[in-house]
Amino acid sequence: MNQSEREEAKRRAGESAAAEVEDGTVVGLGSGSTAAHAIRALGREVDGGLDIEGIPTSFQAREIAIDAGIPLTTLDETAVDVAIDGADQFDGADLVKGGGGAHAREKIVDAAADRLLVVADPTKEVDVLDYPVPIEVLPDARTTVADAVRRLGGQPELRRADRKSGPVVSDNGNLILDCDFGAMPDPAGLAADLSALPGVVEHGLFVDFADEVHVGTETDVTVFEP
Ligand SMILES: O=C[C@H](O)[C@H](O)[C@H](O)COP(=O)(O)O
Repeated sequence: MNQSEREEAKRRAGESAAAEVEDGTVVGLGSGSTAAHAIRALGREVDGGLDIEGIPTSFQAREIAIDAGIPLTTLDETAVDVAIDGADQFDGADLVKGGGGAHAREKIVDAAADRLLVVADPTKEVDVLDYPVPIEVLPDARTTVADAVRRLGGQPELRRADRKSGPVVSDNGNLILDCDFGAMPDPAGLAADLSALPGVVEHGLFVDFADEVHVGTETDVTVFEP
């Protein structure tokens, strides 16, 4: 799948999930390039009269939603009916997220939603998850968490910025360790171990999160419930 075919697949996946959003609902707005297609599609529906409110999961999602004309709200004001979000990898209902560093807020919103619709291109689907797990850490905990990740069999790497000297700083002011565990046959066990580490704000393993997965191709979309 080349780059333009992949982009087309993402667009189809995003638009397919957006088409499921019903009038009068509150929608969690995911982050990343695939979720962005869903947000823009929802914006077009709002232009056409769809009455929804969105809860963005990142600075990026908020910017796109404002540009698309979607009215915004917060978790302090209302519950979430459905969230639409991308993934870096999925094996069915389990996801690895956080390639864009947005997984902490994504997990809060996605977990709060009645239903999570995952949108992805086919390159993200695997039998066993093996994508490096992003872990957002409080800055003071980056060394102790990295040591603990090594003890758990992972290789941590501090995420560095492209156009700034030093590390990527998350939307929440924290650092991100990309942790390569190789194949992860027991994502639930690893997720519990990572969540227990002092200083971990959130990790990118979303175990049993997806209610529905929309996988786009260059020509079509497959929708399944894991
Ligand atoms: O932090 C980023 C999010 O978890 C994204 O949803 C994930 O990285 C997938 O992004 P994309 O659709 O751009 O591949």
